[in-house]
Amino acid sequence: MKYKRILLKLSGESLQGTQKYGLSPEVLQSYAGQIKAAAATGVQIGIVIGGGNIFRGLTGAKKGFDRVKGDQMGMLATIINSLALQSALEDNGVKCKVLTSIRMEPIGEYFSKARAIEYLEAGYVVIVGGGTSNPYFTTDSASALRGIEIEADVLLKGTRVDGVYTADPEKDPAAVKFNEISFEEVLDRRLKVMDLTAFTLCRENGLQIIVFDMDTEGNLGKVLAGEQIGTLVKP
Ligand SMILES: Nc1ncnc2c1ncn2[C@@H]1O[C@H](COP(=O)(O)OP(=O)(O)OP(=O)(O)O)[C@@H](O)[C@H]1O
Ligand SMILES: O=c1ccn([C@@H]2O[C@H](COP(=O)(O)O)[C@@H](O)[C@H]2O)c(=O)[nH]1
Repeated sequence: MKYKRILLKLSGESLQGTQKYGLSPEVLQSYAGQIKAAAATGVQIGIVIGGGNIFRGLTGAKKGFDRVKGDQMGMLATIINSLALQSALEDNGVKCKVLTSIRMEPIGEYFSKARAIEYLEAGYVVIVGGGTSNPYFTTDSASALRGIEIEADVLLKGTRVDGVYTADPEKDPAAVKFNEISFEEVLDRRLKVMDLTAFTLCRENGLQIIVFDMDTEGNLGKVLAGEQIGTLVKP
């Protein structure tokens, strides 16, 4: 097994599938199936999910919402997504716990490093909802933070694109994909792999990142098996 423990970051926006908003049952089932297969190999899986399919603080602020309240709404959206994925996982027979960064028992137990590791070692998939619990951050930062805290071997960023490109591939058809890239080169080229806070946390704590397309069934298994399908960002 290549990794003992991973932190998987899932895009909230991907959870809406072909819809304009909300949760796609098909995407949830696809993710649950891939995570079930990964868990069956014995790898310990921590997950952080975005909230872009429901609410983003910055977008809210542009529409007149107070930024801090908007960010809190965004963090609550990540908890909705966490519960949806937990439900899909349990439906597939996978043991799963949702821990929350903001106290809200009985929806989820309050996150602590010790509690997360205890559940991971007991064979549960652990989803950490609620971002960092602070406004002005993102779930990319939460995934970097939780990945470092739980001592994950790698941060797997499962997203809509199949890796890091010389430019945003959704905007520039001439963009070229990297198989591997260093933290320094990402910074020099100003590539938007993750937001800068998240990226800096990973870089300073030596947490490697693999960016890959989670929307193609089987890709999570391929990444865990060491197949070169996304982009590895390393020191
Ligand atoms: N150089 C680049 N290489 C790859 N993707 C890039 C690059 N620059 C910008 N992107 C964009 O980053 C997006 C992926 O970011 P991310 O997974 O954080 O999406 P998100 O929808 O913001 O997630 P969430 O809903 O969780 O906030 C891709 O859709 C891609 O268009
Ligand atoms: O630590 C955090 C994490 C998230 N937020 C807010 O939630 C939304 C949704 O998260 P995404 O990472 O964009 O999917 C985000 O836009 C923030 O408004 C936060 O405030 N703090």
